[in-house]
Amino acid sequence: MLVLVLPALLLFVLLAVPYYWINHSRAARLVANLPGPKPYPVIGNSLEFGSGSTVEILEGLKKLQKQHGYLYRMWLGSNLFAVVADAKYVEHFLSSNTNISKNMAYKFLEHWLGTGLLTSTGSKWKHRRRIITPTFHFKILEDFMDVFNSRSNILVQKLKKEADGREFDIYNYITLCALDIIYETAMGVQMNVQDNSNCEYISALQGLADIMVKRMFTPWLFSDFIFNMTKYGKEQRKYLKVLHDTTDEVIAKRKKELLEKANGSTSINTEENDFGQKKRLAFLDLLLQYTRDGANLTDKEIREEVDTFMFEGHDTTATAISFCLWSLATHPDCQEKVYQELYEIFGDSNRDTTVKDLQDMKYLDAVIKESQRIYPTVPFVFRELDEEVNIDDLHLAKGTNVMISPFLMNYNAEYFPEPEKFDPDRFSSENSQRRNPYAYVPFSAGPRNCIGQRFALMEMKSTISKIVRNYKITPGSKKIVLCAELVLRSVNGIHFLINENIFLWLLSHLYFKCILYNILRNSSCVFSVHVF
Ligand code: HEM
Repeated sequence: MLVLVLPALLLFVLLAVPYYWINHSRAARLVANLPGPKPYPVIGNSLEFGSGSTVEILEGLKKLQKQHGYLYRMWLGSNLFAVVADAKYVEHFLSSNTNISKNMAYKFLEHWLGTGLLTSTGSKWKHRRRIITPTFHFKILEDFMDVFNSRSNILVQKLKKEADGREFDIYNYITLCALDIIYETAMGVQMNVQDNSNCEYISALQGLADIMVKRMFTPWLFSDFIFNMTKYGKEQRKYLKVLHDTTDEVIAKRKKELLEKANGSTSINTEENDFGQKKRLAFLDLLLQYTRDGANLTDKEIREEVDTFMFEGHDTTATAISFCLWSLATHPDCQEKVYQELYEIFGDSNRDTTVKDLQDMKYLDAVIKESQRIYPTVPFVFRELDEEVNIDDLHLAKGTNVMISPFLMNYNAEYFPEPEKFDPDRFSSENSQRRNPYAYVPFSAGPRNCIGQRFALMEMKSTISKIVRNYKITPGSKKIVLCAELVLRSVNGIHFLINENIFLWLLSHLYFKCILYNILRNSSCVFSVHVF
């Protein structure tokens, strides 16, 4: 008898406790007036997301937004989420200096990143942010232009073998280029993965990213105890060792060099390369420098930040560049305008890009912004409330999860009329000025915004402009199917056909020469060229 009663009792408790929590907790009572789907015991609203695949998660969120609007509540198991995609409320959360803690989803990153800038909270985060902010100063980023140039030149060379009219997935090429860039700028060491993608560090990085995504979307792997016993736990430990050992090694080496050079008195700013030029400082060098000047960071804390740059600084930019290229390929008129803008800047020259050139790429800037709207690299940002929130009719208890979703916000017709249409002119300075600044936040906003935003935009413009100067890109036959992993992705990859831009180049050349000739002759230009 006991054999039957005990499991039945256990089952009852398992069902009743979450059910009671969902219906009677303070958090539940406070959100009772918010629209949202009806939750079930234990699973909450998980069924809205089908089998929970990364594609279904995006589709489920979109469907719920259509049914319940831009502010709604949902339960994932017994975890309450307020989904906030209305600029009026988004502003409140992102500008807050008190509700700055990330939610449980970020816990899985801590095995690799520790509690660095992305994952920490409270006074620890404030201290780190204060130390790290100067490393992203515009003057320091300018020094990285030669890395952006040299690495994107290699990318253009690598793409040559695909310029034969056959379809290919560009994502891996762009990822390797982004990795080369972030490795050199973060650690001050060249990895050259574009030439050697089989290196141990890259395999570990990609292996770990796959495991973290798997864990985030598999509830039975949430518990460290269970996870550590699975094959994923074992693999993760192996990958972490490679990643941590590599960063530790570089830190130790740079620290030693710094000590030898500085000899207790000189700053590493005076270090010179083999040609007697002042050597560019990587983020790591700057952190070591600040530590020497009293910032008080241990080697482990420096590792946390360097690893955070590695994590935040490659998948994000690679995704953003790939989707922007896709936007250009599917909108040849925009591609032609970008090309003409670049021709006006570079003319016939094959020279490298300067910071001033980047500033002149105004139309490309608008294209990148519009492509970030349609394909937001980071589709959600999460908070776990440190204190209760009461704004108008919105009441949320401490501990509630808040999901702020650029993925939903960017399709709000109130701020973006005809939201499905790709239209870079939405981001002309005149049109942007009229918009609520919290309606479009691809890099988040407020105190916890993306510290690498300027770096990312410089890298994106440098790389995209190099590709468009060299190739005409057209979309492949495989359609994009969006899914939400650590960043937005396409499950099918991003397929293109590319052709070297020789004809385009020649025709533009002719076109501008013609304009010049006619201006000189004081007559109007007699023909124009449309090559797309
Ligand atoms: C297109 C490229 C990028 C996009 C769209 C992007 C977007 C974001 C977003 C939305 C956040 C807030 C995340 C959250 O609150 O959960 C963030 C934070 C952060 N990003 Fe980026 N990011 C990009 C590139 C970069 C790069 C290149 C770096 C470093 C080199 C970087 C470093 C960081 C760091 C350290 C944080 C945490 C800041 C803090 O909490 O104080 N990001 N990024």
